[in-house]
Amino acid sequence: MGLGECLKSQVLCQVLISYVFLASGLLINLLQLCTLPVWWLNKSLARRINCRLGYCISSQSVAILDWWSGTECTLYTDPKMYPLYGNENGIVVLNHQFEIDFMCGWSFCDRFGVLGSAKVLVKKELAYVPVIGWMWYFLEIVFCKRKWEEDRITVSQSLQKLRDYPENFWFLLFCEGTRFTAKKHQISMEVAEKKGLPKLKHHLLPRTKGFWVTIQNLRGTVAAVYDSTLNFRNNESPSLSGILSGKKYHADLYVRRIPLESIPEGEAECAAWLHKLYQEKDGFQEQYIQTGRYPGPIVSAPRRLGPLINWLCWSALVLFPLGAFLVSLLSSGSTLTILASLAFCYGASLLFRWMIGQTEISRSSGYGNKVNSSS
Ligand SMILES: CC/C=C\C/C=C\C/C=C\C/C=C\C/C=C\C/C=C\CCC(=O)SCCNC(=O)CCNC(=O)[C@H](O)C(C)(C)COP(=O)(O)OP(=O)(O)OC[C@H]1O[C@@H](n2cnc3c(N)ncnc32)[C@H](O)[C@@H]1OP(=O)(O)O
Ligand SMILES: CCCCCCCCCCCCCCCCCC(=O)OC[C@@H](O)COP(=O)(O)O
Repeated sequence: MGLGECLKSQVLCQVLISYVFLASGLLINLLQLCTLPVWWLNKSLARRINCRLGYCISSQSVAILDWWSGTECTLYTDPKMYPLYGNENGIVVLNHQFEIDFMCGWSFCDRFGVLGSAKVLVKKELAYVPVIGWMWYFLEIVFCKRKWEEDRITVSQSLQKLRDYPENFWFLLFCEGTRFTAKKHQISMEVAEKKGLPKLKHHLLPRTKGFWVTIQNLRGTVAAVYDSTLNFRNNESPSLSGILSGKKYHADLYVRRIPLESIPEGEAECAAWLHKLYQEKDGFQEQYIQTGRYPGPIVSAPRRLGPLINWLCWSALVLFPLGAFLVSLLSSGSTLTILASLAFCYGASLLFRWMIGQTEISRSSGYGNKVNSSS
């Protein structure tokens, strides 16, 4: 192990990274709250400001992935489509089986200049996660309860609001609705069998309603669906804890651009189209496992310096007061203040640990564990 790797694996480094993320994130959440009056005066300006503030948070996770852990993200796609990425609105359909897939997604958003405005259909539970969940509220992220009777109205309403969004955005949909586990796979293949659909080897059966409602509401606003398949080399199962301790992974993403006009309008036809798409995705996944490659050529989409600079600036901003506080704490010699500070640090580390837990598949929800869909 080299000096760099040894340093990155030290607990102190991870404590400092967590501190920077939490302290700067909460400060940015507060700034987002301050933009509320701007919404009434100039909605477009408020949205643009929130895109920048959101970037300040999500790009920290990109910095950790791209620059701290040095994880490489390779893009396979049609080079003729490349100039369109980031210059139009897109719906991204992604497989959902890795703990850090959201970080890789954000990294690609950054590479194409749409990180601040990135959107996702996300489970409501994540709205309560400090920093990221609270940031999402101001970015007009679409939340769902994974209960169609309730979601059909709220999801449509939230999607309608995106129709006049002032910046290009990508809207991410994990149509499988939950992360892949062997048990969820087995149950969903029983559902596939009952529906007379071909079995999938590497995906859960997609939930079609969210996709249909998204297409229906964003038609005319979004130009294309970006069918995306993510995998990691050497059969690795990457984790956020691994990234934080500086472990390098290699992600491969295959993207096909499908014009929105080619997707059928009716609900049943749209659902059938999505099932067919997942059968194709299963084929790409199988090819990747067999050959270590996807069908398309590799195009260069290098990591950018922006996230690193942003991260260093926020680190300087919040580490300096921490240093000053520690010096004054030690020189005060007050046992009570020292104990109170230690208790506060312990609480903050528990909070960060809980946040990391949200990304762990072993703590995944029970959604999809039985045929009738309840979280
Ligand atoms: C160039 C580069 C390109 C790309 C770069 C890549 C990415 C970058 C892009 C953007 C990044 C942005 C942000 C990333 C940041 C963070 C994201 C982090 C993670 C959060 C993600 C989540 O929270 S995932 C969970 C929430 N999302 C979803 O659930 C979406 C999918 N779900 C749906 O669409 C659902 O339909 C629903 C949620 C709208 C409603 O849920 P409900 O459960 O009520 O679903 P259904 O009504 O569909 O379910 C009933 C039907 O399903 C059948 N059924 C029953 N049991 C099962 C089963 N076990 N498996 C499968 N199917 C089942 C049942 O028979 C019903 O069938 P019908 O025929 O009646 O439909
Ligand atoms: C500078 C330091 C940066 C470190 C980055 C730290 C981020 C730590 C906090 C992460 C908080 C959670 C944010 C989003 C997590 C996305 C998790 C996810 O993928 O959700 C799963 C759902 O899709 C489906 O849920 P399940 O039904 O599988 O259950």
